[in-house]
Amino acid sequence: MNGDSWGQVREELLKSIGKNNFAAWIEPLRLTGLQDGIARIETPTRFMRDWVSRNFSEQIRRHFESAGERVERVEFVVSSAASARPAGSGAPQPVQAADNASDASNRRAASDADLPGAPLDPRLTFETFVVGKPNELAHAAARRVAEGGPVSFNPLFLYGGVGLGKTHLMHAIANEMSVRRPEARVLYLSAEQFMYRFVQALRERQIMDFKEMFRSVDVLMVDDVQFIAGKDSTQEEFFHTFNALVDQGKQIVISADRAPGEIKDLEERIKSRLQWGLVVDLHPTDYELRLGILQQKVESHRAQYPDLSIAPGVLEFLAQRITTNVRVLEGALTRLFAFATLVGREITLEMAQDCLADILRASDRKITVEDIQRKVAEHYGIRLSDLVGPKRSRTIARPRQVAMYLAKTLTTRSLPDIGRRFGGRDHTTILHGIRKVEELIASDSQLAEDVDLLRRLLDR
Ligand SMILES: Nc1ncnc2c1ncn2[C@@H]1O[C@H](COP(=O)(O)OP(=O)(O)OP(=O)(O)O)[C@@H](O)[C@H]1O
Repeated sequence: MNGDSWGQVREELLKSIGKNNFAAWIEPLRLTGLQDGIARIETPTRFMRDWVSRNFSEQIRRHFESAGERVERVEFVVSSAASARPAGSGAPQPVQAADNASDASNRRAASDADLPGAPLDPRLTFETFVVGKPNELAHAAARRVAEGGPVSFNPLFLYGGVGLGKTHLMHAIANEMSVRRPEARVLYLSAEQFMYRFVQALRERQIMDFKEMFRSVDVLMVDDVQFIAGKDSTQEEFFHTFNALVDQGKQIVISADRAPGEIKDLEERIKSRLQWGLVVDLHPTDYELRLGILQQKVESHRAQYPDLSIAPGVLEFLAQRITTNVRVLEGALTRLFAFATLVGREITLEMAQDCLADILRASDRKITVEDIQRKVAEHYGIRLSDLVGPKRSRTIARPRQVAMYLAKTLTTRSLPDIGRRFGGRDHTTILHGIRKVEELIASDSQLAEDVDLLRRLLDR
């Protein structure tokens, strides 16, 4: 089996379908065999198998061929580790790939034609950026820079973990500027592209043109600057470009995955230059921000999926459970939209759990049923022994149902398993309790608030 060709196939797919679709569909796949003209690929769920084989099979085959492998057929099998439950019901209908691929190259926004920057994605604007506590400072600083005026933070240095919105904010600045100051020469590119241009200029003996071009911009934005660490001549050139622009009072915006001082193999003088201006970080998202992002994404996809209907509690569930990064969250939603078009009816919590089983497993947060019971009992002022005991009075039965609901939505325990932890109740009793709470969340705002509060308390 040739791992390299699979690596190449993945790279090509990443380029052609964009980071988000890649994370949603390709990242979870595993190549398990490449023999006799057949590529065998494992998918984590049945739903994924159906979707990927319908939408990506031919592309995968072609990329294998380009990578020098003879592949006549791509076979998809569900990983044996995956749950045996069928994903949703009803015969899958042929569907179009949900195209919210960030194939930015097709969406080139107005940017100076003679500048060798990366294309801007017009969807990445301030309007589509959801602001919450973890990113409010970065957002405010980015806005200030985009509004222009006296260059007050130079450079603006944005840093944070994977998929927390650095690239989004940079595109937003560039998009906003192209509206406010259409005459300004804004150059956005990744540090990798900077290096590539530089090496090319050296090779073609056009280094003067290179310098001139980079020094002629009004705003320079370099994404993922950590990439130039350890690349000596590129660092050197970057340093000179940086100084020349700052001297001319031109704005610079830089992003990286960590703070300047923490980038290994970056020259000291560059580290210190990068800290001249304003250094702000994007913190990991919190529950509110994740929920806000999900709600915004659902709204913005209404036109594309007019019949989309998502049961109350599903988005809250995703916001609670998928805490890794926004890209994974978006990937989950992309898959859910695709799923909705397949099943053609409201997406319930159970369907979401099936369809996203692999993502949920990967970001499993270790809240236990016992933690939930304790918090719920405390919140309602009842005894833990009563919560799991046989009493049926309303003041106890309702909190018990809330605890059942939270146990189902915050852990990966099965219904029989939850039943055992609630004093040996039958799984149908648990299911009934969950359904009841789902109903009440939609009709009883006090109870909805209680559930929300409990979620947050347990999220800590
Ligand atoms: N606050 C937010 N509001 C709306 N969308 C967001 C927000 N934060 C991130 N996203 C979305 O999440 C995805 C990942 O964000 P982005 O590409 O900006 O991450 P990044 O920090 O640059 O990560 P990386 O270092 O992996 O490139 C994008 O599709 C982006 O639009």
